[in-house]
Amino acid sequence: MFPLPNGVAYNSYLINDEKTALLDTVDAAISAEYLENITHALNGRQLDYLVINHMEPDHCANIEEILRRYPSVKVIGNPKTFQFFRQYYTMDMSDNYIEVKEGQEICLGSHTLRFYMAPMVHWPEVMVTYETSKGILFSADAFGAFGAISGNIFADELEYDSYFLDEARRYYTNIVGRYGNQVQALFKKLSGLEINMICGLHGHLWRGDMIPYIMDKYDKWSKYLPEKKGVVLAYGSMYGNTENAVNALAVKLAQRGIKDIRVYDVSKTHPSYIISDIFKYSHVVFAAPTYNMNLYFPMDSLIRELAVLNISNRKVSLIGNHTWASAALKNMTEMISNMKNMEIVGTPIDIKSSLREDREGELDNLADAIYESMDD
Ligand SMILES: Cc1cc2nc3c(=O)[nH]c(=O)nc-3n(C[C@H](O)[C@H](O)[C@H](O)COP(=O)(O)O)c2cc1C
Repeated sequence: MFPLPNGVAYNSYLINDEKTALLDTVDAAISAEYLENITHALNGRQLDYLVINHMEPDHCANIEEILRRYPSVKVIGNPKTFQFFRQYYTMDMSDNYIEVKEGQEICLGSHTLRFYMAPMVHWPEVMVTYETSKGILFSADAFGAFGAISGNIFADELEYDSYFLDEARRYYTNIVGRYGNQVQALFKKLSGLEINMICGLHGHLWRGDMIPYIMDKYDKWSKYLPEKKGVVLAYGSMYGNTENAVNALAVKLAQRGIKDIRVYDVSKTHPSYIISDIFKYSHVVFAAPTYNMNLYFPMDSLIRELAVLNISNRKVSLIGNHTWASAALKNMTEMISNMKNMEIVGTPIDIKSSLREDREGELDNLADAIYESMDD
């Protein structure tokens, strides 16, 4: 689904108390190592509980094998968890189920697990588990990130901001992005809890100062508010004329003193990266040609996906291109106007094949309008 140049981590947690509890499992790609790790960590003990916070296959591929190895294990989930289990897998584990409700607790000895439902963060069956003695939140896919873990497991042990944050944002915006309201609802539900550590199912673990750090990012992302001022210019181009106009505009923006300008060719860069940067920055320019009386399809697809992810509150400028009958600009304008609180900045430009010198003033005007709107 997504390019993973830095890999991805699948996290699963074992609590070794009077009772033993495993929280979620991992993807089929790493079953062998995972099962070896479980055997090692249990050191001959039985597994008493398996908590399924999230029934997505990348966390559930080993449930059946865990049941074969530990047939008396009690599997904790909610009615939807077990419904999805039956949809994906064939083993009958009805004798192992413990169905939990909101706020229900299970005591392991010195640790107690409390369950909170987190529907649509980002699947319907999702719940999170709060360990009450230490204040640890097992947050399912919330607070996850792309990027494998290289030794350090805590986000405070590395340069998170400069290296990992982009991949955390790309993960959130593309996977959870649509469900900002549900993320906010979960935050509200958990607001009274003392949370000392957050353990998600992908990427680094959060503790100390890194908890307010990532909560602040999540708050912005889930409210669809930009983190920074800056302009993403996303273009499609077959012969390079739209590309030329976008490059000229990028230089004009830089000449006006705008910082953080990001130019993307929608046919070359995977949309997940462009989407992530559009969530990050305040402004976006979409530029694309007309293609068989439609919007050039890679751009059409990008804007549709952004709409599905509920992107809102951005300042948008538009450039179309056509040779005999224009459709791209009209389609982009319609799509953007159907999104929430998207302000069109400057006068859209519809290039006729290539931007002639006598129309350069329009590009200057657009650059001025974008520059002026940066202060709003
Ligand atoms: C397959 C194809 C379909 C096209 N369809 C249209 C069209 O329906 N209407 C139009 O005005 N131009 C159409 N064009 C022309 C492009 O929109 C035009 O060449 C534009 O200037 C390309 O911009 P670019 O140089 O950035 O690729 C089409 C071009 C191609 C290759």
